Amino acid sequence: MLKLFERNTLNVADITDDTTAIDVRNLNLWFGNKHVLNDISMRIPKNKITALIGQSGCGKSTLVNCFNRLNDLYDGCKYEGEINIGGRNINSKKVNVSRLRTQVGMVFQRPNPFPMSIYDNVCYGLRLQGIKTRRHLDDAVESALKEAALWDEVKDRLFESANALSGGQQQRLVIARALALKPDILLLDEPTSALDPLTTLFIEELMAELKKRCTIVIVTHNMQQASRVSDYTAFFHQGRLVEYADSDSLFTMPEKKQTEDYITGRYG
Ligand SMILES: Nc1ncnc2c1ncn2[C@@H]1O[C@H](COP(=O)(O)OP(=O)(O)OP(=O)(O)O)[C@@H](O)[C@H]1O
Repeated sequence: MLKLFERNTLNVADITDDTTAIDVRNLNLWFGNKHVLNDISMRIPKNKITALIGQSGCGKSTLVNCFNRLNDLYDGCKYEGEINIGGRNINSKKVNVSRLRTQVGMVFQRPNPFPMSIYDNVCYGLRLQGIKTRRHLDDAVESALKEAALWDEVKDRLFESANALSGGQQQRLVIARALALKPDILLLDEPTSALDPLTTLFIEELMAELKKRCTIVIVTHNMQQASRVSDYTAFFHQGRLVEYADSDSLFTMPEKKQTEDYITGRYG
């Protein structure tokens, strides 16, 4: 059970071990000599939406990229500290990174469907896992597209190119592609910043549904969005976690002046 005791700015949470999806401990990260994440410790709760906010360049994307080891792709990136997911430290050299990336799905700012059919997009990861049975793939495609609230719009044109979909449909397709792998965690890096307001609301409603089955971490510049959709919000400044609290508290009575200045638009 989620137990919130006294508010603690840096670790909301007295979230119990059982309710923690991601446990970040003393995480430091450098790109070359640049110290980008500075001693981050936080617990991200299961089946909730946690928003990461802060000025451009404060390290939000870098932090979510740590949760599925995407930063490994950059030369000169070095990190220390632990990130525990499902009882193991994913920073360990022994971790199977491909498997981690199926468990921790990622959706980026710009929808990035592959240049292939809607159907092939959704089962791309499953085929990589060696699943070939048509029946199994059909079922997985239908169920992922339903979860992403896209099935009704595309069920009659599954074999048409994904590029013909609208931006909002493409973003839901990318979400379906991640969901087909049954991830425990879904990372959304500014998922609606390229979409119109109505489509944005649609995706936000979808997130509220999806948190019933997975943990969601969203990076957003949109304060209204963070307060609308997230259960918890973490505010970062220059690579440091400044304040972390349930979203109602953080947006209505922030404890730190820096947080207040940011959420009221005094800077950033
Ligand atoms: N691959 C990289 N190589 C070198 N520096 C990087 C790399 N990726 C990010 N950085 C630097 O790390 C810092 C944090 O960047 P990051 O993208 O995490 O910030 P952010 O808070 O997500 O910003 P934004 O809101 O603009 O997306 C920035 O100074 C950025 O220039």
